[in-house]
Amino acid sequence: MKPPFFLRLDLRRLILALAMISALLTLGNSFYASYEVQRDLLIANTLESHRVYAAKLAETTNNFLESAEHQLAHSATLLGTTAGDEQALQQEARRLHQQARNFNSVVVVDAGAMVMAAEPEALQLQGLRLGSDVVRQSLEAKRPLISAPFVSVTGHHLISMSHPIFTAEGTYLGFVSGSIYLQDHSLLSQMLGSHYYSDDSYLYVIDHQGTALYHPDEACIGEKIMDNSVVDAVLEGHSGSLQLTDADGTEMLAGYAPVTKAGWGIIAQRPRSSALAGLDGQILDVFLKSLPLALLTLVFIWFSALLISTPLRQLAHNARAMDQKQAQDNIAQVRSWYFEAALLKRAILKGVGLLNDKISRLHADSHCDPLTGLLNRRGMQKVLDHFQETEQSFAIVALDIDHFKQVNDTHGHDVGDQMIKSLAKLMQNHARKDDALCRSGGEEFLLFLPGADTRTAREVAERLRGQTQKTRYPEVGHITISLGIAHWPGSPATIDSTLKMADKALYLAKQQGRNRTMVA
Ligand SMILES: Nc1nc2c(ncn2[C@@H]2O[C@H](COP(=O)(O)OP(=O)(O)OP(=O)(O)O)[C@@H](O)[C@H]2O)c(=O)[nH]1
Repeated sequence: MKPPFFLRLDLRRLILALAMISALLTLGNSFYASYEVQRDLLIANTLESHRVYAAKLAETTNNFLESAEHQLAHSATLLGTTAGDEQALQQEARRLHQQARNFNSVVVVDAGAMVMAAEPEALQLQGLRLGSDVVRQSLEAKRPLISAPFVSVTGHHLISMSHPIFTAEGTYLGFVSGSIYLQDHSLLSQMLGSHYYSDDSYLYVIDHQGTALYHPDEACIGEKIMDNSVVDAVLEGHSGSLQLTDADGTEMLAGYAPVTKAGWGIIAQRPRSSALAGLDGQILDVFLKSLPLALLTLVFIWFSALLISTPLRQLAHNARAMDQKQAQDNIAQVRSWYFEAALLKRAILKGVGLLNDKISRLHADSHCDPLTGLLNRRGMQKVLDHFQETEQSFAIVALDIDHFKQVNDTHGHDVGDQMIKSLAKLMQNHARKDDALCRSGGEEFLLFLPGADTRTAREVAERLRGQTQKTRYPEVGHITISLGIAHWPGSPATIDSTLKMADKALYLAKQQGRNRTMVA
């Protein structure tokens, strides 16, 4: 079964398919490479910006803690000089609380864990003896401390910073401490919470044990963050950036930096999927922008394929019909504009030329008598058909060598052949251009004289007869011929009958003594 038209493989489709596949592969590859480069760039940019942001915030937090510590140290020095003066203690606590609003509350605790002064007073802590771990640690340490996060009696997540109070003589009196809320209402939480990204980026802060001090999800504050490579890295004191999968299985791009003052770590991060969200749109944009040129390229490829394949297709098409008359002209008209097509065209033209020569020769051979080169019976029939079709009138002269048998018998068949050839030559010399000469049998000939009447035919016949009689043939000497004449159209009407009439006239000439011309 023949394949459907659109599936047939021809040169144009092959070139088209090849070029289209190459073009599409190149285009696809460009898109893929561009996607990869853009993605890597986005990831690298996100990682770097988050690293810078974490480092900046770690520095700011350090400065904040340092400043808070200085304030506490200054207060502790003042409080060391006012031991026992409850009013002075309360005043200093108020001043410290209101000075820079770094602390949500301030307490002054004596060496026995008794609250000597507290601000705001509404907390009503004055006179209470505190027993929490944080208080115990501060009393035992007798040095500046930043606590781990804890939940206060008022239910707030907070950290506290404390500084020991000594007299001028170096007697330990207790400590002054400021608390900082982690969830809200504190300078620290404001500082950490108001970050500049408007996308899905967020940050969280962990203490030296990996417990969240600050987190946008408040439920996480105070919780330990486990199985997290960024937390491990920042707690080792490193800063930098990395890609990680968090405990929820979300891929993250994170920047991190340690807060050296407190042993904390700040981590700024963004989900990878959110960072790459715009990428598909960008690639689509690239695709749409490159579409017009791509379409133009495809049209150009299609046109080129057509241009390249057309000469070959035309040559192949015409070569299939080489035996047809106009094939040579058609092939000659093919515009073979490139080398191989031109070469092929020349070769085909040469082939067609040779074929035509051969056909002409075969054609001529099949219509000619090999001995004399005159028409044979088949050639004669063609001439007569033509006369019939064109209604061309003509005269027939039938001619036969007299006593030819004797020539053969006396001098041999070859001499007889030579004589036949010589007579044919003589006939050709006497014939006009349009006359048709035919060897109709052994030593019998027919002359067709188009447009000639009986009288003219008779003159021609007589001239031939006279010339033959005059001619001396080698070995044989002189010979004579007898001739019969008929005319078409005449009576009878058909050409066949007219031929018979000419034969009959020839027969009469033989009967009446030969070497003569008889008209039917
Ligand atoms: N050499 C030669 N002889 C041929 C050829 N074709 C026919 N012949 C001979 O021509 C002779 C014709 O003889 P006939 O038809 O009997 O007549 P004729 O001897 O010519 O006598 P008339 O025609 O009656 O004058 C025969 O002997 C044939 O063998 C040929 O091609 N070559």
